Amino acid sequence: MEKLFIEGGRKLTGRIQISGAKNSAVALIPAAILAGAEVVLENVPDISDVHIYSEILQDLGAVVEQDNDMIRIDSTRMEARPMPNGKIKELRASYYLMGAMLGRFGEAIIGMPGGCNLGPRPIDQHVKGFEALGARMSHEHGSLHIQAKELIGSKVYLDVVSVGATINIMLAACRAKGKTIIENAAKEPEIIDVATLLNAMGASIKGAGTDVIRIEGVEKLSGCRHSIIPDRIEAGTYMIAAAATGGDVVIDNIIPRHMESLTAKLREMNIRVEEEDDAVHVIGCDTYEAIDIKTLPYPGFPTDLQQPITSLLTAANGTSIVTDNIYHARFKHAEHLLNMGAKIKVEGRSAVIEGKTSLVGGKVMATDLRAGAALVIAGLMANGITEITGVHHIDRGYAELEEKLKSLGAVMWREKSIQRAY
Ligand SMILES: CC(=O)N[C@H]1[C@@H](OP(=O)(O)OP(=O)(O)OC[C@H]2O[C@@H](n3ccc(=O)[nH]c3=O)[C@H](O)[C@@H]2O)O[C@H](CO)[C@@H](O)[C@@H]1O
Ligand SMILES: C=C(OP(=O)(O)O)C(=O)O
Repeated sequence: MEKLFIEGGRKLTGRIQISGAKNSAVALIPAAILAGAEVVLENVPDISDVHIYSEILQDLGAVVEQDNDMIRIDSTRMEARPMPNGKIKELRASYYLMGAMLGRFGEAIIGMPGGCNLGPRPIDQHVKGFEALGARMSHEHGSLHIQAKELIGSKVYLDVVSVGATINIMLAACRAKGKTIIENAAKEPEIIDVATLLNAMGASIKGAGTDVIRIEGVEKLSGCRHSIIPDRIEAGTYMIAAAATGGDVVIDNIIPRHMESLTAKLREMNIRVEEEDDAVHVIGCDTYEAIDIKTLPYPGFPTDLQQPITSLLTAANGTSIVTDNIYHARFKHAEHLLNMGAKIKVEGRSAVIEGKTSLVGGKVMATDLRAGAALVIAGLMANGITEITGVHHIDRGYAELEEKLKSLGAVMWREKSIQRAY
């Protein structure tokens, strides 16, 4: 078990580079197998979700080679083997193998996906999409068996705006016969990234990034090279951390337009955010206004930044309300922030945060990925030393976290603790 220690109270200053997007990478890696040839992905983040996904593809017979931030996936010899629980359960995004295997082999036998425990994470809209394309679903020994004699393009209306379902249907539909139209599709930048890769592989996808996506199925896809978009959630986390410490940080290698909802909220709090071509410059101060936040599908405020910004709001003057409309129970970080001196009340799908409180270091646990990010930010703000367990959650989504924060002046370190067996 590893622990992260942070000695708080340092202003972050300097410049950091953002890595490729986790939530793109974990969709692009399975998308690559549709080629049945070599696909090279660049700007791949060094995170555990990527490592586990690479192992899953290797277990299925693909050759996966990683070289710094580049990954080569040759799926020529891959087979339609069952994918039992185990590694599949370690990731939420393993569910993209449903669409990808269905598109490549017409069949997927797969355990149930895992990922952060944010409350229920249903996949009914994915299933609805596969069935509309002609697939049949059955449950066998704890696995889902999805099978299609032939995938036929169809119209799919999503009852809820879902990133996962939009991508999964896109993956299967690009090998279906005829045209598929996804209505009420999600519009996240990661969806455009997946469509860009698939189109480079020879697919015909139009409208990604809007709420109607049109996919003309093709007989064959082939290899290509693709660079992953920057991680807007990692970037947002560092923007918040910079402000939370009253720091002055340039966050490089990003697409500032992807950050607009966060930038607007930080400015509303009285934080200076200057946009450059592919960077943002965040200049904090010591007086912040309280604000209200409601998470929404893109371009709304991302659910993934709701937890990190809660830590910052403990330093604002007045009471802020954060409402999560995507994952109503995504508030496990709150009780750990309480242990550090925050005043937060969780009411239904909202957290009411009373500022302006001074945080103090304590022993806390990252219960999920972005809860971990919230605690890291709190640790950077706090007086004294914060000890964070559950670090493996943080490692799912933040490449070189300590290196990046230490380069900005943070004092932090990681320790391995030996588990005794009695
Ligand atoms: C729209 C949205 O903000 N999506 C976020 C969501 O994506 P993720 O892909 O996890 O979730 P979806 O976008 O698929 O789901 C959005 C909402 O729809 C519901 N749903 C989803 C699929 C389904 O079949 N049935 C169903 O009811 C979910 O429970 C959730 O309330 O979490 C990711 C990780 O935190 C974020 O990066 C995504 O930006
Ligand atoms: C919750 C997240 O990841 P996952 O959906 O992969 O669990 C996240 O990226 O914030």
